[in-house]
Amino acid sequence: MASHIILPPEDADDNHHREEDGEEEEEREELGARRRGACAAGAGAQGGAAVLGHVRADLARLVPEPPRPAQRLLRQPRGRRLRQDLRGRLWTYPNPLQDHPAYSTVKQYFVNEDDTVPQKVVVQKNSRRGVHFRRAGPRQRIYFGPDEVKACIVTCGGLCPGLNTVIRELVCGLSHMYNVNSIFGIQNGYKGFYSSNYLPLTPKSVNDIHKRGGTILGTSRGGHDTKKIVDNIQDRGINQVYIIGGDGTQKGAYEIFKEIRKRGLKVSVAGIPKTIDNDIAIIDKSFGFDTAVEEAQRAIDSAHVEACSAENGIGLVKLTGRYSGFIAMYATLASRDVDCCLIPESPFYMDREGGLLEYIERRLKENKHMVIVVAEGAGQDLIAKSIAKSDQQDASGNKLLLDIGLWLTHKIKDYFKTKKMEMTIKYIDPTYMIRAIPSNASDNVYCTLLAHSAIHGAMAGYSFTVGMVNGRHTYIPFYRVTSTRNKVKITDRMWARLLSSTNQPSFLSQKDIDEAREADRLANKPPLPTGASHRVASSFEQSASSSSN
Ligand SMILES: Nc1ncnc2c1ncn2[C@@H]1O[C@H](COP(=O)(O)OP(=O)(O)OP(=O)(O)O)[C@@H](O)[C@H]1O
Ligand SMILES: O=P(O)(O)OC[C@H]1O[C@](O)(CO)[C@@H](O)[C@@H]1O
Ligand SMILES: [Mg+2]
Repeated sequence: MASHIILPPEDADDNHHREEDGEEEEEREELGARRRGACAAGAGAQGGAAVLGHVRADLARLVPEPPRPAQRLLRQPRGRRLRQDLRGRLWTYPNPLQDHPAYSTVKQYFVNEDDTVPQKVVVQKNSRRGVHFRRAGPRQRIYFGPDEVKACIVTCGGLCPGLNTVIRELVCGLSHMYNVNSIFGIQNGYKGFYSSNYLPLTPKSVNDIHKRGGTILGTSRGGHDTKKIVDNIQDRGINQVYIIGGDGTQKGAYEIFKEIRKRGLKVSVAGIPKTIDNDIAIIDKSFGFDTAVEEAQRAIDSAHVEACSAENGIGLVKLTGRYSGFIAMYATLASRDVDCCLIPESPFYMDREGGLLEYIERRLKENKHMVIVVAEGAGQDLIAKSIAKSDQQDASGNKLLLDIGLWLTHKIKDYFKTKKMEMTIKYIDPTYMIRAIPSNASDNVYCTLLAHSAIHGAMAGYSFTVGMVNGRHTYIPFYRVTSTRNKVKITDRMWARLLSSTNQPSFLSQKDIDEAREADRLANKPPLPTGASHRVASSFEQSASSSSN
């Protein structure tokens, strides 16, 4: 069975158990075949079991139905036929990279089908093997013949440095590595699947787009209509869909994948996570984050200059991060000019003894100036208490936040007015300046590797979100990146480093600390496909850890 692994919510408990049995049977078959000298990579690339010896990696492969031995021809939606062998397995193609002059010198260029990357690298002596992800990279045998690929690329959500680099490298990689010539851009996000013309893309047309910020395809929020999107994919004969976007976009990609699987289409869906906020779960970091931190420092530098040039000057910088304060934390750590960093994960208070206002007053008396960095999602509870709550949302359903920077500015001014103490505050919001720039050198290279990994996985017939886990590129099941969010752990050493570098109070009560520890404990539990029933849940947990020890 091709989908080895994590069942989508609609799968019933019984199915799950049957699938488990099937996998074990197929595992035995597979191992037998290998012992008989069959090509391991070839066997793995035929949509057969994804049981990896003792590790069962969870990732969805294309072929949706269990192969039927008697059936020799499989009809594709557009009438094309895929040949199957007598055991019902799909034929695959040799990877053209083996004849590519640029790659022929690389020793062990192809990734072994059995290679996996552990989610956790620091483990205790007797701990279980834990979750592993399939290692990304070119397979010796691929699922699509280059001339049958019709690929499309879409960008969704907010801007992020590196979008154009990923688009460029997808087009050039598909063309130069796999000789794919049929590549299209979907314009203005998900809704472009059904409301705009598809834009033909060639290596020539994307040649220098990486030097520009934004996305040449356009982007949008909202407009995700799974049925209409998949109808269009089917009608236009698209068989590889590359989806670049943040957490919402990856949820949309998962919906598309599930609909594609329901319809039994031979289409690979590859999600490439983007967000300057670095809030996507599992992966080490998202592309554009490095560039964003670098650019954020320019704003901090300006705030510092302004603060130093005034009597009791305060420079206040608001950085993005609805739920996760990574940019604020890293820009603060990198800068060393910041006296206080406020993030959504760490609650703070204003007025009481030991609160933010008292700390600001103390710092101004000591240093005559001060720099504060605040992430946009910080202190939302405090604003909601003092002004009328707004329940407005953007087109994707994301809550529109109240401006913490502006609110703090007024609060700080009012406080010093009552204290009759002279001060100046300058508030800088560089959000769109940061998002709109092209990616820096390190992000450019990272974007290239992500794009190439995505191509190799799609060519091999997988559907996944691509991402770096513990320094290695991997294919991750969609639901794993969409079911949780990457957040700064205030119980980790990194946040302690920040507190010791700024010398700010933690503002935390014992209750806050206990809650943070409990949140960490829960975050360490493996996530489940959305909607999975409890019984499925526990059997999944068993299968996920069946690779243990
Ligand atoms: N749960 C969901 N199911 C299907 N589609 C979704 C879901 N959430 C969001 N989307 C779609 O994904 C696209 C992008 O979502 P969103 O605006 O939340 O940005 P994002 O991808 O999270 O990026 P960022 O927040 O970093 O800017 C939108 O077109 C939206 O309709
Ligand atoms: O104004 P827009 O495009 O909705 O984007 C704002 C949001 O985009 C993000 O930068 C993520 O892309 C958030 O941090 C921010 O709240
Ligand atoms: Mg988002």
